[in-house]
Amino acid sequence: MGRFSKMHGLGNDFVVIDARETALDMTATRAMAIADRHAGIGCDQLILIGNSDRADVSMRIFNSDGSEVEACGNATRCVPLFVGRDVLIETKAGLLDAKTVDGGASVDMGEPRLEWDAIPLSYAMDTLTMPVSWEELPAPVAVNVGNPHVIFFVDDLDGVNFDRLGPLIEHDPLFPARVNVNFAQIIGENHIRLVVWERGAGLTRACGTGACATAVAAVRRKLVSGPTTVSLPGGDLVIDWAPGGHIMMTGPATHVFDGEADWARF
Ligand SMILES: N[C@H](CCC[C@H](N)C(=O)O)C(=O)O
Repeated sequence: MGRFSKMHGLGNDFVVIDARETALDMTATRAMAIADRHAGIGCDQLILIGNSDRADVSMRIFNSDGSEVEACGNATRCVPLFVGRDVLIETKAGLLDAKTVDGGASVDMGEPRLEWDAIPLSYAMDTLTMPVSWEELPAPVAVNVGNPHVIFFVDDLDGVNFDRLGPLIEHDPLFPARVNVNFAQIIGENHIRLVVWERGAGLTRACGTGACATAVAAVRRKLVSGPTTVSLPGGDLVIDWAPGGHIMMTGPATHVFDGEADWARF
């Protein structure tokens, strides 16, 4: 039997497993089975906390479709709560510094990458105003914050068909590693409303890296300046980034319950 914690960041939910003591052979198939909300435990992402010789802990991230990915902002905020202290975390996207704040955490998410081949895109283009469109959506922005994001700024989020456009764009060959699809509306000074169709997980209640990428895109487009509140369906994050600097993400982290499971059954 193995222990796990059920946690979430603004409703983006996780099964978190402490793999520092028990070596667990995680495969895409096993991750999908654990994440399954009907035949498994159920989560948007499966998180493995392991040992690291470069940081306090390592973190591996698996989407509910089984794909292993580089970054997950909401899960990163849960790590200090899970470990019980501020931590330096080694991820596929680099070393992330996560510090506990009241009710959650503040994380240095590093510098965004803005060049077409760092997103990545299949061919060279301007990433600030991409010369591409999907149906009625306006020209987007592309940003990599450890994982790939495309951001559409629209006048009315309520008029967007996320379930149709999300997967269409996620799987477009322009994005060789697929992409997280962000639909954003400026709703006030330094205030963005955001809905995210996540790569490998679909619509989620919140996406931390999506909020980071969208705030970076909004600063680059001069739509906001300074610390920005990003309101997702599950709640608010505050993202602070200026060109040439690191992205600081601050927001809630929640521990729901602990459980036990026989991992051999998955
Ligand atoms: N779906 C993302 C990983 C989870 C990101 C999201 N849950 C967050 O809080 O950043 C990807 O495939 O890159």
